Formats: sequence, structure tokens, C-alpha cells
Amino acid sequence: MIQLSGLTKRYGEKLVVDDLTFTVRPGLVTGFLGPNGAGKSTTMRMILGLDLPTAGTVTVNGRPYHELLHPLRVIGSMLDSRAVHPWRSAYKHLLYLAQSNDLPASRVDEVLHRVGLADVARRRAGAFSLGMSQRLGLAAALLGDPPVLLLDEPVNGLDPEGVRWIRTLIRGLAAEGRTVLVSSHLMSEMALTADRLVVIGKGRLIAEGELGEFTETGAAVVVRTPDAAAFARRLELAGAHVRPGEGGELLVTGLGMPDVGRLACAESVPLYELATRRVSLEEAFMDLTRDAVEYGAAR
Ligand SMILES: Nc1ncnc2c1ncn2[C@@H]1O[C@H](COP(=O)(O)OP(=O)(O)OP(=O)(O)O)[C@@H](O)[C@H]1O
Repeated sequence: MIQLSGLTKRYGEKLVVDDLTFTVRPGLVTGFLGPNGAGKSTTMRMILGLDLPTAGTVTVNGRPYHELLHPLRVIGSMLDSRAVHPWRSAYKHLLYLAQSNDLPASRVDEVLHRVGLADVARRRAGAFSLGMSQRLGLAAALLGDPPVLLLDEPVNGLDPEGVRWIRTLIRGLAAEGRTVLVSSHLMSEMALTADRLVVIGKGRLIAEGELGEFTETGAAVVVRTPDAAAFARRLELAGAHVRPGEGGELLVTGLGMPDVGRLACAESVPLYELATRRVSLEEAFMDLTRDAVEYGAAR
């Protein structure tokens, strides 16, 4: 479990992480989302003790990172998979990490097999493709068989086969009961990978909840009628928010489908279509972070 409480980071005048409080629970994949510069990497660095908070606390399985005697046995992380000594072999890289955390050399072979790098283990890490580097980064994260995993943009730049492989691995790690926090820009990817989402913008918590809650809160009623303009005005008078959709359809929020149907009936408005549409995670994310992005662009 990872617990953040009032976590805050300021660089000079700039407030980069602003009073973040949330809990990342075991047995689930938690997606950590936010527009560029939202503060995701800074938050992850504070969880790992690489940056000191200006205020607030963060614990990993009940302890601050710096109190962990063998950190790799508690939390495995991948922040930058290219951050390896380029002339060291994959095997030597992992062996060095294992020895620094009192782990047996046998763990190196185990994780190399798990990530599919056993055949290239003696090749120097600097010659690895991006996909192989990501696998090596994951091997390092898994070395101590940790109950908690922290992965910063693990699918960035990977081909579809690599993306699918990492998605399966991440879901498997959560199914084993581990706590998994994964940051990503790819909403479509998070829709397939995460169970819960934490969304931040400008360093602040914007929303937190189960994946389905994000799309349900954004559900709209789709109305297709030849009297669109007049019916839109009537819906607005009834308290709905109406925006145009594709091909002249109306997208209605603030009123449920039965209310829209009753209103159409009372006004004798012919309906060609009346349906509920769940918005995609991408749309829900854009809605949630619109203010944070606009603020960023205006600065
Ligand atoms: N060491 C630093 N000194 C000053 N400012 C920093 C430092 N590290 C990060 N920042 C600033 O903090 C803000 C948040 O950065 P961070 O990398 O945490 O965001 P992010 O959500 O991970 O963004 P991205 O998705 O683009 O990686 C950015 O405006 C960045 O410029």
C-alpha cells in the first residue's frame, strides 16, 4: 500500500505538487493520470525518496522509503528504463542491484526469464532496443519480489506487441495481490489496464475512483430529431446542458433518458434516436483536466 498525506513539493516559487492525499491499494492496478507537467513524476520521485517533500508525508507499506532496510524487497520501480550503465550486461546490471539489496543471484535468472530476456542476458544493456530496455527495467523492479510496484510511463514508445505484453504483466502483478501504481498519458491504455484512477492537474488531486465511475459520470443522452434546435432550447429550459454531436445529434447531460423521452412526448417532438452513451475515458479525462491544461497553456 502507498499512502500520501498532504504531500507537497515546491521548487522555488513554483508549487509542483499541491497537498496530495490518496491511497494506492493492493491487488489493483491504479492508473496515475495527468496532463504534461501535472506533477506525476515528481510525486513518484517523492514516493521513492529521490525528492524530499516540502510538506506532507508518504509511506510505502507503512514506512517512509528511507526507513526501508532493503527497499527493492518492498517497492520495485521503473522511472527511466534507459538509466543503466551502457557497457554492463543485463545480467551484471541486475546482479549488482541484487547484491546491493542482499538478494540471491538466483533471483537474477528468475526475473530475466519472467521478462523474456534470458537469451540476451550477457549482451550489453547499451545495445538494447527500447522494448528490451523496458523489459530490463521491469526485471529490475521485480528483482526483490516486492509487494509494491511503481511504473512511470512503462508503455511509452513501445510497439503494439510490447504494449500488450506489459499490460498483461501489470495485470498479472496486481492479480498476485501487489500494489501497482502506473502513470501514463495514454487514456486508451489505462482503460484496458487500470482498475482505479487518480487524476491530477497542476499538482492537485482532480479526481479519484474506479475506472467505471469516470465514464459513468460523463454519460450523455443522445437525441436525434428533425427539430433539433427547438428541442435543444426546450431541454435547456428544463435544466439540461445540451451540446451538438455528430451529424446534427444532440448530446444531453443533466437530464436522464426517461426525462428527455417524456419531454419529447409532451412537446410532440418526433424522435429518430434516444439512447445513453458512455463517454470514453479519453473524453472524461479531457473534461476533468480542461482547466488544468488551459491554465498551463495561458502561462
Ligand atoms: N528539479 C526541478 N526543478 C524545478 N522544476 C521542476 C523540477 N522537476 C520538475 N519540475 C517542474 O515541475 C512540474 C511537474 O513536473 P513533473 O515531471 O513532475 O510532471 P509530469 O506530470 O510527470 O509531467 P510529464 O507527463 O510531462 O512527464 C513541471 O512544470 C516541471 O517543469
